[in-house]
Amino acid sequence: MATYSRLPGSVALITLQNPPVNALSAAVRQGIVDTVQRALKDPKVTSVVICGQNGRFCGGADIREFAGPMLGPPLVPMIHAIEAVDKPVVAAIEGVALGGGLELALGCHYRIAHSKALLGLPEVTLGLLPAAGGTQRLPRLIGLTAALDLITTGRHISAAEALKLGILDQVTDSNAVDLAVDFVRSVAGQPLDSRRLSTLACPCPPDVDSLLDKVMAQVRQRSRGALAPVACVQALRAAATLPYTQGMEKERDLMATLFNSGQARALQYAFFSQRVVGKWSLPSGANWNNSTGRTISKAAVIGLGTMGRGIVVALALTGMSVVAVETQEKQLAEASQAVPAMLQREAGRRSLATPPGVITFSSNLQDVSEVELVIEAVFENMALKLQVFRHLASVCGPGTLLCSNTSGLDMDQLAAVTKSPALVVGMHFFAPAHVMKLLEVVCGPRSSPEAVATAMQLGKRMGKVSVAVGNCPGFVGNRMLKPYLEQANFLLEEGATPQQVDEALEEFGFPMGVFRMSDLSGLDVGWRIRKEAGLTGPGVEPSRTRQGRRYSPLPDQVCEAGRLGQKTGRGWYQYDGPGGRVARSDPWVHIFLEAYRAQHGLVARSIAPEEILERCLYALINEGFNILQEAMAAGPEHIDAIYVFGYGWPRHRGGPMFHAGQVGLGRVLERLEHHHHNHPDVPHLEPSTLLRRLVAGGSPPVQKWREFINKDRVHSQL
Ligand SMILES: CC/C=C/CC(=O)SCCNC(=O)CCNC(=O)[C@H](O)C(C)(C)COP(=O)(O)OP(=O)(O)OC[C@H]1O[C@@H](n2cnc3c(N)ncnc32)[C@H](O)[C@@H]1OP(=O)(O)O
Repeated sequence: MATYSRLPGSVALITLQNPPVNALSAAVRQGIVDTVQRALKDPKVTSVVICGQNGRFCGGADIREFAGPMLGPPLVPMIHAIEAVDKPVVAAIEGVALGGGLELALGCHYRIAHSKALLGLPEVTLGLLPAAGGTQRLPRLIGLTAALDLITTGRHISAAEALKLGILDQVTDSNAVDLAVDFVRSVAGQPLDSRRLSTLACPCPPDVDSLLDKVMAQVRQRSRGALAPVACVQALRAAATLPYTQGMEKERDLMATLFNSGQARALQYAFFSQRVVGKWSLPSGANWNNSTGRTISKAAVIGLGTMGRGIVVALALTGMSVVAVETQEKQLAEASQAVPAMLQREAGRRSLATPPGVITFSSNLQDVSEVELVIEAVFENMALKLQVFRHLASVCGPGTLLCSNTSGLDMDQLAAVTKSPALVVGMHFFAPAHVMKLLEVVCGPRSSPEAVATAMQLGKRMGKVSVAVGNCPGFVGNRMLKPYLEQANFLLEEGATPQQVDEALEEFGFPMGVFRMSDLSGLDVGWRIRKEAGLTGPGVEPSRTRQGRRYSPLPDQVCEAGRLGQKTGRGWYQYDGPGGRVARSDPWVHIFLEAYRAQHGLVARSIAPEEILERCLYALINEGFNILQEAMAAGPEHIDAIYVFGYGWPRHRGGPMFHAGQVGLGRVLERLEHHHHNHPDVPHLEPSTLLRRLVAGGSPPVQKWREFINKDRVHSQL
C-alpha cells in the first residue's frame, strides 16, 4: 500500500509500504494511484514527494506476482499519470530504486537521492526489459549510449554515478526525504514541461545505426542465447528512432514476448534460488534462523597454491587479518609476491568501503595457533589433508573452527582426527576463489549448527552464494559433473570429436565446452583425483571397464602423453604455446582417437548435437535427482544455484533441475531409459527412483518436488 500525509508548506508525502523492499505489488500500485489522485485534488497541496518506508525507495515490480494473473492498476498508465500531474513531483530515493522503482522515479519531475542509494534497471537479469517506459524515458534523460549500457547489463549504479549521468538532480549525505521536501517547496509553481521526460528528444551520437549494430553484436556474443539483452537493444533502437508513443508500443510488444518466454521464468527462478539457499537447515532442526555463527576477525589459510591464494584474498577483502601458511619455501616466496598484487587488483575493482585486512605470510604451521578459523587448502590428497588436520588439532585451541577446501573428500574422516569434530566443516571454493561466486559449505554428520552458521555467514561476507551440502563423494557439484564428463569421454570413443561435443554444449549456453574447460583447468587435475580413487596410475590395467562398469581411459592417456592442456600448449586442442588461450583443432588428437578406437574395436559413428546434449546433460541431471533423494542437497534450487554460480550453467536456463522441468520430466525419463538401454554398462544413465516417482506423480513443478522426496532417506544430512 501507500500512505498519504500532508506536510506543512503544502507538500503531500506519499510513502510506499511493502516490506522488505517496497516492491510495486498490486496493493502498492493501487495505493500510488489513489494517493496521487488525492494530492491532485487537494487544492492546499502544491507539490508532492514520493518515498519508500524504512529507508528503501522501491525494489521494482513485485516479482512474485509475475507467476499469477495481472491484478491492480498497471504501471505504465500510473507512471504517465504522475508525469502529467501539474504540481511538481519529486522522488526521494533512499536504499534502492530498481526496475519499476526507477521507472516510477523517472516519471517524477525531479529525483533526489541519498549518497548510499543504488539505482538501476536490472530487468534484463530477470529475462525482461524495463517496460514501464524505462527503455523510452532513460535514453531521453541520459542519452542513448549510457542508456544502452545500463539497460543491457542491468547493473546497479551508485548515487554518485547516477548524478554524473544526469539521472539524479541532487544527492545528499543526510536525509533524502527532508531534502526532497525542502526542494519541492522551492520549485512549486515553476513550469514542468521540460521535466516530463516522455516529451524530450533522445540525445544520440551522430552514427546511431552503427552504435546500435555494434552493441547488438556485443550483446549477442555476451548473452549466449539469452533473449532479453537483444530485446533491450531493439527497444532502445525504437527510443532513438521513433516518437515516444511508438517507442512505448515497441517496448510493450517486446515485453509481451519476453514475459511469456521460458527464459524469463528461468531467470526469475534463479533470482529466488539465490535467496532460498541462504535459508539453510539441518535435519536436527537447526537452521539459518535459529543458529548463530561466530564473527571471525582472524583466519588462516594452509597451502598457497592457486586455490589457497584466492582464498587468502577473498578473506582479506572482508577486512579480517589472515595468516597465510605455506611450508614449501619456493611456493611461499612466490605467493608472498603474488597475493598482495591480487588483493590490490581485486580491492580496486570492487571499490571497497572497508580497507582489506592485513596478510601475514609464514612457513610455520605453529603461527595459526591464535586464529579463530583455519581453511586448509593443500593438495587434494586424503593422506596429506589428514596429516594437516592432525597437526592443526595439536596447534589450535579446541574452539578453533577447522575447514577444508576439499572438492570432494570425506569431511567426516577429517573431522575424526580433530579434538572437536563438531567444529569441522567443508568450505569448497571454486577457482579463482576470490572471484567465483559459489561456495559449497559441506556439513558432515557431526558438524554443529554453529560451525555451519559460521561458514555460511563467512561465505556471505566474502560475497559468495553459499550453499549447504551433504558429505558425499564430490559433494553436489562435482558429483554431478562426474557422469557429465564420463559421457563426454564415451562420446569421443563412439565417434565424436572434442570440438563437436564442445560446440553442442556452448550452443546450449555454457561459456566453455567440457574439453576446452578441461584444457583450461589442466588435465592433470582430474587425473590426480582418478589416481587417488584407484582408477588410473601405475599398476592399473588400461582397460575400458572398472569394477564392472564402463570406463574411458581416454583422458588418462592424453594426460599421460604430457598433454596437460593450456599450460603445456597441448591438450584436447593445440595452443600457440604453453599458456596459450586460443584453442585450435589438433590433428594429433584425431589420429590418437582413431588409433584408440581401432585398438578397442570401436566403430566411429556420426553423433548428432541432440544426442551429445541428452547424454551429457541428462546424465548430470539424473545424478541431481539421486542427490535430492539422498538429501545431500536440501532442494532443487540448491543444485541449480550451485550449477549457475559455480559451473557456468546458463542462467537463462535456470539450472539443471529447473531445465529438466522445462524439458518435461517424462521426456527426460524416456531419453534416459533409451540411452541406458543402449549403454547398460553405464549405471549413471539408469533413471533415478525420484525421477520415476515424480513422473508417476504427474511431473509436478520444481517447487513441489520436496513433497515427493522420500522422507526415510538413508544418508540424510540436510
Ligand atoms: C511490468 C513488469 C515490470 C517489471 C519491472 C521490474 O521492476 S522487474 C523487478 C526489478 N527489480 C529487481 O530486479 C530488484 C530485485 N531485488 C534485488 O536486487 C534485491 O533484493 C535488493 C532490492 C537489492 C535488496 O537486496 P538485499 O540483499 O537487501 O535483500 P534480498 O535480495 O535478500 O531481498 C529481501 C527479500 O525481498 C525479496 N525481494 C527483493 N526484491 C523483490 C522484488 N522486486 N519483488 C519481490 N520480492 C523481492 C527477496 O526475494 C527477499 O525475500 P525473502 O523471502 O526474504 O527471501
